[in-house]
Amino acid sequence: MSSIAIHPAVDSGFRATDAAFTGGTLVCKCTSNPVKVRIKGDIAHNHACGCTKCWKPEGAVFSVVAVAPTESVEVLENGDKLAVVDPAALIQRHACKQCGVHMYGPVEREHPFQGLSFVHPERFQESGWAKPTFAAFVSSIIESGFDPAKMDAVRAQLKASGLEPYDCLSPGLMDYIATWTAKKSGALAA
Ligand SMILES: N[C@@H](CCC(=O)N[C@@H](CSCO)C(=O)NCC(=O)O)C(=O)O
Ligand SMILES: [Zn+2]
Ligand SMILES: [Zn+2]
Repeated sequence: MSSIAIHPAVDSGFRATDAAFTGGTLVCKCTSNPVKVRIKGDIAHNHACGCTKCWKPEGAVFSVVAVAPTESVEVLENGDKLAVVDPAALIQRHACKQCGVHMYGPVEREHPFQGLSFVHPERFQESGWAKPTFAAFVSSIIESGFDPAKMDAVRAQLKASGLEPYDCLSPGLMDYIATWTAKKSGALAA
């Protein structure tokens, strides 16, 4: 039983991941003139994120967010409704000014994630996208006002949903970032 509203896609159980999923169209919440963004190819590293910056649907404590190569992202319709939420942030989250949904967030500056865009797969009009596999920035939900006394319950519920909770990204992604940094500094051979 779910007592905490983690995220609708998590709490309702995941739709089966379709190995043949080859991308689709993200659509914002606007009932007229919605922003449409095409993603060519499947997403990767899908995860629940508790940080304050990722877009969450109404009532959800976590976002569900994944990456796709920026070169696979194409704004199809109503791109004039998009604005960057925080131009100083690493992730340039392009949100619909009318409904608030973040449609895509490219990483453009020099960084291990450069060339990737963060997207919210629940906005795909198609099903079959790769399901979330871990929960990131779990402690950060407190920054949005979540009761710190309920953190044990949140972590237990995430685990029960098959999402290992981490307070940054997953070990695999943190190792990837650290390897990139070590190669850049020369601590590891490039
Ligand atoms: N405690 C902060 C954490 C914000 C944060 O670092 N978020 C991560 C994960 S976003 C998707 O996984 C990040 O990489 N952010 C970069 C950016 O937002 O540009 C908080 O909760 O705000
Ligand atoms: Zn919208
Ligand atoms: Zn986040």
